Amino acid sequence: MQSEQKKEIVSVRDNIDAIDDQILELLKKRLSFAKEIGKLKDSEKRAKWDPLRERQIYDRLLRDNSQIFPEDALKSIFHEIITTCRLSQKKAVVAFLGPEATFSHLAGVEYFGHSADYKAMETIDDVFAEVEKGRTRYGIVPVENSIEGAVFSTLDCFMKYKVQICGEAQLEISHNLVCRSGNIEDIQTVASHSQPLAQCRQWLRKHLPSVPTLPVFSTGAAAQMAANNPNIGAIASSLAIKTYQLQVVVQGIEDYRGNTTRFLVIGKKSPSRSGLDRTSLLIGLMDRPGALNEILTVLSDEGINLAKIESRPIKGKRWKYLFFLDMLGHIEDEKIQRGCDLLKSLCSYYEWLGSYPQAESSPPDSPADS
Ligand SMILES: O=C(O)C(=O)C[C@]1(C(=O)O)C=C[C@@H](O)C=C1
Repeated sequence: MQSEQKKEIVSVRDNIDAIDDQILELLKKRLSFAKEIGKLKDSEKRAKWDPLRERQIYDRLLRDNSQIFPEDALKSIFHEIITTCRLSQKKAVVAFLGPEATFSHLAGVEYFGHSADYKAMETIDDVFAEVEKGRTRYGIVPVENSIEGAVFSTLDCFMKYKVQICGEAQLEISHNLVCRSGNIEDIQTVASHSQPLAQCRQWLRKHLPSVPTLPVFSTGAAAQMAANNPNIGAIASSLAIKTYQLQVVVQGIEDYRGNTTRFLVIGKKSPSRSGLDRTSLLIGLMDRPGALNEILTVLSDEGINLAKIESRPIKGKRWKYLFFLDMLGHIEDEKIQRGCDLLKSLCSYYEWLGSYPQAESSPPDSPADS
């Protein structure tokens, strides 16, 4: 009986092998077609990245799948295939806040897949400078967290460097307390980036009330410190555990579940319209009563959905601010174009930071112990 079953498994595995061979042959064919399109686009001087076409591919596949193959898996398989095909047309290097295994690195790999090259930078400023100078094609930077709000150093860099936003990615963040031994008793200091320290504030107060915290440049840097010093604990990503050979002390120490960070992909040129896009502006208000109201009225009159507004002080100009505005739609959409033209005439400063495909949204945050 057992050997009958064994035979059956062998024959079903033969079927799987035959399918895998077909998938591989088809992947090779797909790659060569993508390269052919790349050459055609070169001759027409067209951008390689076509977000609208990519979205149409996902929509069609998800529709035809009729929920038989798990949807998230299907999306990530095709994401890896499409990014690999796209990168075969033009290679991309992506700068991120390093060292290796930071959440920015993780977000970069999720966005660009495994075929891109990644370059670790020391600070967010360095990521912007690298892209502005054209030394790397893209950069990925955290811009806001669903619990802690804006990442000010990123917003301030938009005021300093000439780059465009090319995309956004959302990463659900789960924090791990890690150290060399895996024993909480060995931890005399907890190091991490200031944002994760803030996102785990209540947990740290409850479980390690007398242990000081040490803010450092990145979660990767904290993990590196923990790897070098047995008395340092780090709050870091699951990728950092593997990269720096650390032990998990406690998993999931964030104060809120669903804790999500939004990242922006920066480059030199925003992509064309995907049909589901976001447009970001940086504006300064005229010094007159009702200036902000005028802006909001334009958006409301044009039926533009304002997704986010955030102000930042202008360095060296006391009590003067610039505003970051995110709207739903692409600058190629008539409504957005018209709205932007009107805003330009009403603002003391106006800069289009880019239009780019919207990331999929995730479920809302909830307290960790609910
Ligand atoms: O259809 C194209 O324009 C392609 O270049 C091919 C392809 C793909 O792999 O499907 C790759 C890159 C583009 O962003 C869109 C789609």
